[in-house]
Amino acid sequence: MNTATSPASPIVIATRESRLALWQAEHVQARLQRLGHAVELLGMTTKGDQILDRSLSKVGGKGLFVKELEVALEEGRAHIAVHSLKDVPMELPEGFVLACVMEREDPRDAFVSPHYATLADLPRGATVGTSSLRRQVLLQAQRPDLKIAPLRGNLDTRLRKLDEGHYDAIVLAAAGLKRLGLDERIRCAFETEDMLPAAGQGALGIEVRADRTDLIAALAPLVHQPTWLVVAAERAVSRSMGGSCSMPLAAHGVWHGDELHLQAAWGDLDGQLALVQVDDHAKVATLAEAEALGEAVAAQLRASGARTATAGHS
Ligand SMILES: NCc1[nH]cc(CCC(=O)O)c1CC(=O)O
Repeated sequence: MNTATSPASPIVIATRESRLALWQAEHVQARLQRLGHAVELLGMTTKGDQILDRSLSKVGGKGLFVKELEVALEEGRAHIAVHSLKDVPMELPEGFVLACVMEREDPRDAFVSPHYATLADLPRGATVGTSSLRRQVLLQAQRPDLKIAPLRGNLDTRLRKLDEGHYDAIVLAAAGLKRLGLDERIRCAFETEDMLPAAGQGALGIEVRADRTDLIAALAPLVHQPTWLVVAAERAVSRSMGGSCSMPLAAHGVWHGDELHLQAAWGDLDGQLALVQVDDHAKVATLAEAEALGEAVAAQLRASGARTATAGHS
């Protein structure tokens, strides 16, 4: 017996309380309200929000941002969780599904600096802030002279640390900055060939309990199928590589007509920098075809020397 979509019993969105998470939850709230649903937000702090002093890759990874939200869904205190897809583990826990992938915002990385307009303008040995191993390896491939320094915290915190002078530049997802109206902080967006984005970057996903078919139906109008197919392919690369954020891995797809072109990059930061880049394309119309393309690209990465998470890093 489901009453979640009746006005008496609103759809409750579980959300982290960072400005970006709230923007994203409110965005979904507004879309659902326009469809006639009553929608409320339930804010909560996750482990990932609490741990700000260590690199995420050292404290257990992306799942840290979503677990508390899943507990709220499990207990019925909330009904849906809105996620930056980039932060969602490749395998959802038993009993949860991705009900919806929405239209993608700009998937690129952004170069943010008070003094320099582009990466090329940075003086030799300049300090760039990022805690993403993917960004680190792609930055060092272009500019081995740069010093990469850890940078954690929500978007406002990261921008503040830049403004306080701890870094010459930082690299952030363009999507987050644009959503918060911080476009003017973007000095330039990296070409995807130079800084291949992370799987799912810029896309929002909505998670529900698998048994809530009523909610899955309610969310169907928010689905953007071309985005869903692209991110399914990108996420299949990560899954096939044993994807965790302790691995410097990029995967990015674009449509050329009904063909999906998928690029992936894998880097090794142990010892000498190694960077492997591959691409493939296929006609894709279903999630299964998208995932098959992702798996083919992952196989090419491995054939070119990339190591999977289990076989590789100590
Ligand atoms: N890792 C945190 C995170 N998760 C999603 C975004 C940006 C928005 C998005 O990719 O949808 C960010 C910030 C960043 O990487 O700069």
